[in-house]
Amino acid sequence: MDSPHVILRGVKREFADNTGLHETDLSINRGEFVSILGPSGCGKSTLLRCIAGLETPDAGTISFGEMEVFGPRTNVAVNKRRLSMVFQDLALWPHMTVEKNIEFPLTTPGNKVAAGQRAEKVRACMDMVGIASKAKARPNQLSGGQQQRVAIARALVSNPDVLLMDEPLSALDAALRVQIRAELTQLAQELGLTVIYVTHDQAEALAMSDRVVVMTQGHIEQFADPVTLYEQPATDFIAGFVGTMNRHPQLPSVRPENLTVTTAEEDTGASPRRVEAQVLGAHYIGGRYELRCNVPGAEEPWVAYSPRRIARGETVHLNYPSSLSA
Ligand SMILES: Nc1ncnc2c1ncn2[C@@H]1O[C@H](COP(=O)(O)OP(=O)(O)OP(=O)(O)O)[C@@H](O)[C@H]1O
Repeated sequence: MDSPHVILRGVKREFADNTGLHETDLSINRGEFVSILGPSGCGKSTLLRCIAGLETPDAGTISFGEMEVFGPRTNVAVNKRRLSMVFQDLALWPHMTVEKNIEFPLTTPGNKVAAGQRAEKVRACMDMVGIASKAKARPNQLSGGQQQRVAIARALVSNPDVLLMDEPLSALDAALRVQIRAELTQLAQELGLTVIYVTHDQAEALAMSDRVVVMTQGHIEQFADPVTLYEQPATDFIAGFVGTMNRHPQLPSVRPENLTVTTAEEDTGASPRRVEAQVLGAHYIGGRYELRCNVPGAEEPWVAYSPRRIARGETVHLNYPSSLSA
């Protein structure tokens, strides 16, 4: 059964010019992987920092399960909230070896563990993220992906209930990002961690999360699982931000993957709803071509996919699926 773990009621942290986080309610379940997605400046980090205790809200309450960590008379210190954080800037200590970096949180107030028990915990975390062979290396002797693993191990060593991550993979190349993404979701699941993960990358949010919070201009626009978000976006903003949506003032909006492209010779004229378009360009994206097409009356070029390359300037028909043709 779902058990609420991180609960925000009426939390706000507003800055000048109406920026920051407006009054927000949010309830994240224990063991859930939740991404916070939105464009730059929409308040993602402010929300995360309020949960962490790095930012003091102007109003509202924040609870972790039964424990209120912020309220009118409460403000539990960061190191007493049983959470860990990983930021884009990994902030590894350059003068310490990998194992010393990972051990460090166990020497700080709030997490202090007796010296004799630390080595075992450090070893377990290094094994968990596959970095044990680099125990004696310093951060500057590691690749970006290895440094990332150290930062994750360091966040896990104190056995947190909640893991907060702010764009942790954005410095990595695309292939490594995909790999670490998969490792991270698996690890979180195995450990039963509640993860709150800030990103502006919609593909990352959809791929990793049980649910996604989509924010814009300091408030939550929709909080839903990835399939609902993609297939039933609550607003036009979400439809455009999560995936691509082709729009036209006189036609229903349609996702590129729902359109079938036909050329003049293939056209049977049978499709009940179709638009004529001129191909502006075709890019091979692996297995198919992405076409950008000029549709008369549309403000932006439409995107559609075709198994074959279609020359720039050619006229095609973009056919709606029958579900949208009525
Ligand atoms: N300490 C602060 N003082 C004043 N304004 C702030 C402060 N912190 C954040 N803001 C403003 O609040 C808004 C939200 O900032 P925030 O960092 O939460 O956005 P974000 O969605 O995480 O953006 P990005 O993706 O660019 O990191 C921005 O307009 C920012 O300028």
